[in-house]
Amino acid sequence: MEIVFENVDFTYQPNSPFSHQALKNISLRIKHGDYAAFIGHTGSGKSTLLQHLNGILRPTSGTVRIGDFELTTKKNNAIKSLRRKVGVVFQYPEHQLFEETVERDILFGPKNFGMDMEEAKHKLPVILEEVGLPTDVLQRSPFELSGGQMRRVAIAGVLITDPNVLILDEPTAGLDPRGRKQIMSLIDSLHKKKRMTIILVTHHMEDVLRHANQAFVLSEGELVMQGEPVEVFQEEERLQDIGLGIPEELQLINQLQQALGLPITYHHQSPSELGKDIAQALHAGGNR
Ligand SMILES: Nc1ncnc2c1ncn2[C@@H]1O[C@H](COP(=O)(O)OP(=O)(O)OP(=O)(O)O)[C@@H](O)[C@H]1O
Repeated sequence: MEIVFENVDFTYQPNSPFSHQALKNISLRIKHGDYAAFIGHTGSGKSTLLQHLNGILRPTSGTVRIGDFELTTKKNNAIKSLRRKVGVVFQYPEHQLFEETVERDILFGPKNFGMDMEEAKHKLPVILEEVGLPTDVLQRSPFELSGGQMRRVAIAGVLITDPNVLILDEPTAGLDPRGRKQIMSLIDSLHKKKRMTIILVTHHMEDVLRHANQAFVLSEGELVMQGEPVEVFQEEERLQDIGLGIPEELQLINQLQQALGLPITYHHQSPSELGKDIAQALHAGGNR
C-alpha cells in the first residue's frame, strides 16, 4: 500500500479563536515496504500527521491516499476497512490495555472489526511467537507484565488484524536500553519477514539511522527535509537550527574526519564494523 500526501493542511479547531494550523502543505510519498521515520521537535506535527494515516483525522485541505483509499475533507464509510489495514500502536499503548487478560486485550481489535473470532483465536499462538511472548501470557493480566512485554501485547493486538502498514508512535518511550533494543529488533523482523510498511515516530536519531530507509523531518507543521537517513543527517547545522541533533556515531565520524582530514563513510555498520572502518582509515592516513 503506497501512501501519498498531496498538499495536506490540517487545522485544529478551525474558525475558533483557538485555531491552530498543525500541518502546512505536506506532500510526501512512502512506498510499499518502506521503513519511514518521522522526526521533529515536540509539537512539530508528527502525531497529527500519523493520525491522518488511519483516518482518525482528515485533512482540512489536500488529499491523503493510502493504497486505493482516498482520505479527503469528506467523510468516508470505508474508514473501518482502512483501519484494519493500517495498524497504529499509539504512544504508551499500555495506557490502552484495559481488559482482564492479555488474550482479551489482543482480541479487542478483531472483535471491534467484526472479524471471525474463532479464526482470530486460532491465530493467537502465531502472533505471540511473532512478537516474542510465550503462550502462557494469554491468561495473565496485562498489568502484571513488564513495560516491554506490554508493548509487545499492544503490537500483537494490531498484528492480529493483519495490517499492511504498521505505525508506531514512540514505541520505545520509557523503556530501558535493553527493552528499547528488543522492541526495535522486533519491528525490524516484522518489516523483513512480513514485508510490512513501517512508519515510526521517534526522538532517537540512532534508531532512525540504523533501522529506517526514509527520514522525514517536521518543523512547525512543515516538512522541511526528507531522504535517506544518512543524507538527512549530513545536514547537521540545519537540524540543529530546528532543535534536533544527529546520531552519536555520525558525530564521531564527523569529528574524526575534521581532526584527521580522512574520509570515513557510514553505511549501516554495526559499531564494531564502524570501528574497523575507522581503524582502516587511520591506518591508510598514517601510510600516506
Ligand atoms: N487537539 C488539539 N487541539 C489544538 N491543538 C492541538 C491539538 N493537538 C495538538 N495540537 C497542537 O498541534 C501541534 C502539533 O502537535 P502534535 O501532537 O502533532 O506534535 P508532535 O510533533 O507529535 O509532538 P510530540 O513530539 O510532543 O508528541 C502542537 O502545537 C500542538 O499543541
